Amino acid sequence: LLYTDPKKLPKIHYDFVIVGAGTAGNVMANRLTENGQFSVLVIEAGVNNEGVLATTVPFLAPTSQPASPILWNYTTVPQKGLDNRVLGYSRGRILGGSSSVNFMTYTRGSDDDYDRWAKLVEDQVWSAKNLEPYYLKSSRLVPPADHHNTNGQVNPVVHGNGPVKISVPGFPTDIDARVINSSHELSSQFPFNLDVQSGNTIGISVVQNTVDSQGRRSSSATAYLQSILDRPNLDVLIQTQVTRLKQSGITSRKPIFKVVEFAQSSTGPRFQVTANNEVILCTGTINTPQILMLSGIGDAITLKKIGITPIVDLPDVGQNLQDHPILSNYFVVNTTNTFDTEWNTTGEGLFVDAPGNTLGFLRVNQSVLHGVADPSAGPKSGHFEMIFADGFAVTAEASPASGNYITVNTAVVSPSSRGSITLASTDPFAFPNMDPAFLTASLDVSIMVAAVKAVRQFVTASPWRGYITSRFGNMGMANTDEEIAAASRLGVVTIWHPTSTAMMSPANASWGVVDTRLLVKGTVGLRIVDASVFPVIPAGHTVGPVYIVAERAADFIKSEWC
Ligand SMILES: Cc1cc2nc3c(=O)[nH]c(=O)nc-3n(C[C@H](O)[C@H](O)[C@H](O)COP(=O)(O)OP(=O)(O)OC[C@H]3O[C@@H](n4cnc5c(N)ncnc54)[C@H](O)[C@@H]3O)c2cc1C
Repeated sequence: LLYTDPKKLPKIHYDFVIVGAGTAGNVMANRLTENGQFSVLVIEAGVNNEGVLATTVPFLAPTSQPASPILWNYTTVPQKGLDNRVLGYSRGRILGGSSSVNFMTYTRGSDDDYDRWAKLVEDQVWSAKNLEPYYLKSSRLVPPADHHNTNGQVNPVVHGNGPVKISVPGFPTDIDARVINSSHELSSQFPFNLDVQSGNTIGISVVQNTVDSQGRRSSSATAYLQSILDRPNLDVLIQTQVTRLKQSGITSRKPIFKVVEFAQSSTGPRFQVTANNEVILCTGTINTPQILMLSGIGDAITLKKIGITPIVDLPDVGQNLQDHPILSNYFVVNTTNTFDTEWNTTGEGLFVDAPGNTLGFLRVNQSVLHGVADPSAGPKSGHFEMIFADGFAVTAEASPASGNYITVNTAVVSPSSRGSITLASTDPFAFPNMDPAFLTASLDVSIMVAAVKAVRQFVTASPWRGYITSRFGNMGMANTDEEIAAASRLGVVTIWHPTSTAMMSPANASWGVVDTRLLVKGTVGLRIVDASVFPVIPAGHTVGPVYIVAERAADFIKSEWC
C-alpha cells in the first residue's frame, strides 16, 4: 500500500528496506515482492507519479526543467572546464525517479561496455553475455504510437520481453530521412546501424524511446510499480526522505547497517525502521554517496573534518563521478516545417527542446587520441554521440525570436574527466556539492572538437543541399580547433547521465565502494543498486543499464535469501 504519513506505517520491521523508488528501486520492489515470503518497505522522498501530466506526455518532459516540484533542483559547483559556469543538475524526485522525468532515449549500451566492467571488477557475472538475460528481462519492443511499419528502422530479434516498453518515434520529422540517407551516402564514416540494441552501437540509427504504443512514457513507476502496489508484502512510503543509516550492531568485526532513519522535513521528527535482511540503497548517483557519508561511510579524514564520526573508511565514496558533456550545433534551415514554427506562433515551450528522432554513436580517428590510451571500452563503443533535432534545442543558448533551425547535439560518451560528490553540510536536507568536472581532461576537449567537425562533415552530404543555409550561434562562428574548443566551454551542459560515485570493484580491492554483489565493503546488511555502482559510465544513455543492473541485483538477493 501507499503511505504519505510515516506514523501510519503498519510495521517497524521489514525483511528488506529499499531507499528510493526510482529507476532501480522499483525494479527491486517488484522482483523482491514476487517472493511472497519477503516483506518489503520502499521509502521515497518524492511524490506520487499518478496524474502528473509532465511525466506521461513525452513532449512535456523538457517542461519539467529547470525548477520543478518533481525534481531535485540541483546545480553543479562552478565548472572549471566550462569558464566557471554553473549548470542545472536535476534528478527526478517522484515515483520512478529520473525515469519519470528523463528524455526517454533508450540504449542498453555496447557489449564492450559490459565486458570492460567484467574485466575491471574481475568477475564475469558482469560480462555482456552474462548480463544478456537481464537486458531481455527488463524491456520489450512495442509498435510506435502511429503504428507505422518499422521495417528497416529496428531489429525485433535483439529485443526482450520485459516490462519497460520501447518504441521508435511515432511521428516523423522533416530531417529523419535526410539523416538516414546521409548515413548511406557517407557510409564509411557514418555507417547505418539498424538497431542500437544489437550490442554494437556504432553508426547512425533511428532513436528508440521508453514510450508505449499509446504514446505515453514508460517509466520504472508505470512498468514495475503501479501494477504491484496492492501486493500484501509491499508498503511504499512517499514524501519522506531518508536522513541516514544507523549502525545496529557488529558482526565479524564489521558494522551492521540495518536501521534506516527518515523524516519529512529538516526540523521534523525522525522515525526509524529496521531491515531483518538488508537495506538496499537506490537513491542514485548524487544521493547515494550523500546518505553513505551522512551515515559515517566514506573518507574518514574528510568525514571527521565536517563533524561526522567515521565508521567505515571508504575513500572512494562520492569520487569518480562521470557524466557526458553535451552541446548544441545549430544550423539555419530553408523551411518553415520545424518545431520552431510551432514555438514562434504559439509562444508555448512544448516543442522548444524538440526530442531527436535519429542519433549516432561514432569513433574518432586514432590521431585525435594523441597516442594516449583509448578511453572507450572497445570498437563497439563510441567516443561521441550525435543527436538530431528538428528545431532549436535550447541547451546553453536561448531560443532565437524567429527563424527555423535544426540542432545536432554532440556528446562525449567516453569521457576521461572525473568529478565528485561531497558533503556541503551535515544537514541531510541540504544539497551536496556536485562537480562533474566537465572538460577538465584535455582528451574530452579533443573528442568534442572532433565531434563538432564530424557534424560539419555529415551535413555536406547531398540530402542537406539547399536545406541547410548556414551555421548558427556561438559554435556556428567557430572555425579553428581552438575556436571550437572555446565555444565548447561556453556551450557544454549535462545530458544528465551521472554515474559511478559508489563504484563496484573486486571484493578485495582497496579502491571502490561495493563488491561485485553490490554489497558495501566493510559493512553487513547494506547493498547499493543504482547508477552509482557503475565501474565506468557506459557510452550510451544510462537508464537502460540501470534497469539491467537492477534486474541482475534482484537475482543476487533472491538467491542469497531464499
Ligand atoms: C532530466 C533528465 C534527462 C535524462 N534523459 C535520459 C534519457 O533520455 N535517456 C536515458 O537513458 N537516461 C536519461 N537520463 C538519466 C537516467 O534517467 C538515469 O541515469 C537513471 O534514471 C538513474 O536511475 P537511478 O535508479 O540511479 O536513480 P533515480 O532514478 O534518480 O532514482 C533515485 C530515487 O531516489 C530518491 N531519493 C533520493 N534521495 C532520497 C532520500 N534521501 N530518501 C528517499 N528517497 C530518495 C529520488 O527521489 C529518486 O526517486 C536523464 C536524467 C534526467 C534527470
